[in-house]
Amino acid sequence: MKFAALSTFYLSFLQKSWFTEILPDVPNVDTFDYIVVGGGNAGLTVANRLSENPAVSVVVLEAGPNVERLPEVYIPGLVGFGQSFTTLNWAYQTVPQEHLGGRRTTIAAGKALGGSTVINSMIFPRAEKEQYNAWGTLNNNDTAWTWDAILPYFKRSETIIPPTLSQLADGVRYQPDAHGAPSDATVDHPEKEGRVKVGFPNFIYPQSQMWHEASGLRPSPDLSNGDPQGHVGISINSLNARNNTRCSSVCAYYTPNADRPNLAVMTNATVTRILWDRSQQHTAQSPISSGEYRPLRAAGVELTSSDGVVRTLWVAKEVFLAAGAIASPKILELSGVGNATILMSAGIKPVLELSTVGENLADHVHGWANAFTNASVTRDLLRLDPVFEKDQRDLWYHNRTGVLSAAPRSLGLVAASSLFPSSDLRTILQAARDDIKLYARRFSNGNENLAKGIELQHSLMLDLWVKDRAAPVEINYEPGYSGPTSFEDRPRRKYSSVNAVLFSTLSRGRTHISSSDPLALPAIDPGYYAHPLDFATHVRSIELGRKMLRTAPLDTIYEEEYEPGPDRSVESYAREVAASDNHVVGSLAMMPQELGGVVDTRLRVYGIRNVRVVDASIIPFPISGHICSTVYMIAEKAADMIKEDASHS
Ligand SMILES: Cc1cc2nc3c(=O)[nH]c(=O)nc-3n(C[C@H](O)[C@H](O)[C@H](O)COP(=O)(O)OP(=O)(O)OC[C@H]3O[C@@H](n4cnc5c(N)ncnc54)[C@H](O)[C@@H]3O)c2cc1C
Repeated sequence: MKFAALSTFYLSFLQKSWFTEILPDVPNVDTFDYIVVGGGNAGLTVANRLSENPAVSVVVLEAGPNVERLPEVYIPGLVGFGQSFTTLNWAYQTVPQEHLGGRRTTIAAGKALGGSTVINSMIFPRAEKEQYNAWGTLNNNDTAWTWDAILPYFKRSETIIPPTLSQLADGVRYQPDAHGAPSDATVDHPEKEGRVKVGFPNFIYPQSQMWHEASGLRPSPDLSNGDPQGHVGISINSLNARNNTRCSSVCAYYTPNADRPNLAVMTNATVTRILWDRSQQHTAQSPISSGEYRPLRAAGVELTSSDGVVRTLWVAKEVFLAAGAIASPKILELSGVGNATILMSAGIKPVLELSTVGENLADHVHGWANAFTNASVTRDLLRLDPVFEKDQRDLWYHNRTGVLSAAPRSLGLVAASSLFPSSDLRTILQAARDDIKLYARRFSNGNENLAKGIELQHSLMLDLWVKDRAAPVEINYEPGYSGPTSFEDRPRRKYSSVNAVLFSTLSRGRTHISSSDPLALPAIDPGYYAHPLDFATHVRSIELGRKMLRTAPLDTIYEEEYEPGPDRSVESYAREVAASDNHVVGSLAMMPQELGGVVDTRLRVYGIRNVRVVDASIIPFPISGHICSTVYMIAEKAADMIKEDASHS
């Protein structure tokens, strides 16, 4: 019955909403200079920057619909409500996970124009600068991929709306020099240039402040400054603080420039494969090796619309894969690029042998500790109390304040030295070093080059562990229930929760097609907890979160632990509940080919002349941060490289 109130709430919004597609269908044109596959975080960014040049034509092909006008998309406090985790979610299923007791888990990813940026939690910090520097080290010390080289692209992708005096009084901190240009309210349309509006929520729960103290971490001057480890703070959000609405990649990079005549966006258009220049085709018996001269050339793409109509679009210059870290490798495999054995067993004719497509996949891992609380306001009340829900809705509409004005997270980045006693840490790290080859081989699926690549990744990460710069874990506080139990199955009470997110995963897995049906989901094996350091670290972080809930001053609102629960070992609980943090990376890694990479440092797929990958797939290993801002940075940098290369050709 209590749900009914929320449904009424949605309906009242939805009646004002508009569901019909407003985006122009592609006109009677079937050749474009650039084709962007996937209109998400990366895809709309690249499309915007390339279409700044009126002389080139750009089309974005997006499998999902345009949903910018759904309240659960634009109202910050409705993160996770409504259709976010149903129709707007690919909800990829993993294969049974050996180290999670054979459980399958779900990996969420946005299925809509804007991709994951329309359903994500809008947390927008950056990782440790040393980790970005390691991307360069991994790529023959390429100085184009270091913190200093990428910082201008982080800045270019955002317009900050600086905190107000009342936000500062509530504990918000920011360093102006870490950010892009501040939004200038005196300019008519500053958003015209295409940037993510970033800012802070209008409502900070009092218990978040208490948690900052309980965490024992230092207040962060700014969680985007490349030095978040050991700090705690209220995260900057991908949020237009002027009107307190989510700023997805649609808001940032499409809507402001939707009137460009050279930019077309097709929604409900699923790309099924890349079509190759016929003169370059090879036989199934002898797919060319990517090391050979005469690279493949993409001629266009095939797509299916939601009513089943198949259509072909041709490309004059380049195709960009921006379908996310699971769908981008899938499209390459459906197009005959990948491990020939895997392709043939799925019924796909190999065209180019590039055997690490879909390998090296990694994810952040989510876990929880939560307790019943006597705090007067928690997010749970939106579902438990219809009067509260109505009051909050009115508040949001009247002055953009209240619980609905905030996606409620504040973050703390925990150092390894705070998780383990120093002697234990030395032993654990020594064991990881001793076994470095063993695990690199195990995770490489028999590919010798990739084994070398994973070994180097692990070595770089373990160096950071030894220097105590790995930022292996994020602990973030949620003023409400966060955990593995559904609303229907848990006590109807108020909660205080700590999310424990394993950032520094050494485990690697893979995603591959198992059928030639382009609409079938791939077989995804993230290999959660396959490396013992991952498991040990995650267990310690859940224990730490659990302890924080009982630490002063948070102890004053603590009533009783709900999960893991007093009679449950954290080890077994972790295996029972650990879940994806929906930050999949690495499946088309930017690494040298002799280390098992799929794209070079200009993001070109090895052995293909005109296909680049511009999304989260290229991130070579998991970083100590939520990845959305990093994906914008990659796409901004990719657009610059594409323009530069075009000017030379
Ligand atoms: C629930 C959730 C919460 C998250 N919270 C945060 C957060 O708070 N902060 C943060 O930094 N990160 C967060 N993330 C992660 C982050 O949003 C994503 O990792 C990132 O946006 C991925 O960007 P991308 O461009 O690689 O892919 P996406 O943004 O997912 O874009 C891929 C697009 O391609 C489309 N597509 C897929 N297949 C096809 C096809 N065959 N043809 C055409 N189109 C196709 C998809 O529909 C999608 O629109 C979250 C993710 C999720 C799912």
